[in-house]
Amino acid sequence: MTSFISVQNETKTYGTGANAVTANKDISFEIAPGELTIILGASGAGKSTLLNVLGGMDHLTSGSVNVNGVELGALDTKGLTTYRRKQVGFVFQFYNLVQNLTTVENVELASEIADDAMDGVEALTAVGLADRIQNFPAQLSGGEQQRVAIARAIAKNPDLLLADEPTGALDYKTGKKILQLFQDFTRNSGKNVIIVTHNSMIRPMADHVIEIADGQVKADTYNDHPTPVAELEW
Ligand SMILES: Nc1ncnc2c1ncn2[C@@H]1O[C@H](COP(=O)(O)OP(=O)(O)OP(=O)(O)O)[C@@H](O)[C@H]1O
Repeated sequence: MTSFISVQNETKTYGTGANAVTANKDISFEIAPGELTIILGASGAGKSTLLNVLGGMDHLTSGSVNVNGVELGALDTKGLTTYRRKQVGFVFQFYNLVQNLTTVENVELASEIADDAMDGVEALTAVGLADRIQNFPAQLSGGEQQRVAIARAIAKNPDLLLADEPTGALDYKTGKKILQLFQDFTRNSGKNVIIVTHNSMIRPMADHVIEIADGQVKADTYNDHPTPVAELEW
């Protein structure tokens, strides 16, 4: 099968000369269409760097990163912005919502710039927040704010959903519900989700687990029978 993402010898170096830090060194892997992928690694391993490169938030230094036929290394800053807007949804650890906009306005802010966007209310309904569309982020719990962030990401109807430690600021039960949303999204849409985490306990939920250590791929494995999040305990 053709890969959805193909990464070949991707290297990312920040800074130059004596201050240079190589956060990703010669990283290679393939991701199939419709996969739920977990990128696992300790703090400082280079996970966020890799996610930022995959999401077009940062330029790679060398190698090749191809996402759905788009060669990211060939794009200039403007090209990366277009790629990011049209193809990628992002969910971050600390939600990154606009505080003076309501939840539905936060979602519509993202969907306005996408071609094939979902309605804001529909996206919020999909994450269980139909009754909170007129609330402001500060009026919601952390888990609810993360749901808004997920609604914002899926409303763009992205080919690729990227999540960087999405449960890092949440308690166990709330975190589990958030992970359930990601698993449901991949299963229902057939689209790709990549979750970056240091929590190895959630690895059974993924189709594919890529372990990063010291900027390099340490292991690349598949779960033949991924565990439904509801059955997962950690
Ligand atoms: N903008 C930057 N400039 C210089 N060095 C950076 C920059 N961003 C990251 N680094 C360095 O690159 C390395 C990898 O960082 P990265 O954030 O990718 O790791 P991580 O695995 O996501 O860690 P964490 O889980 O703590 O966020 C670290 O040594 C970090 O200090």
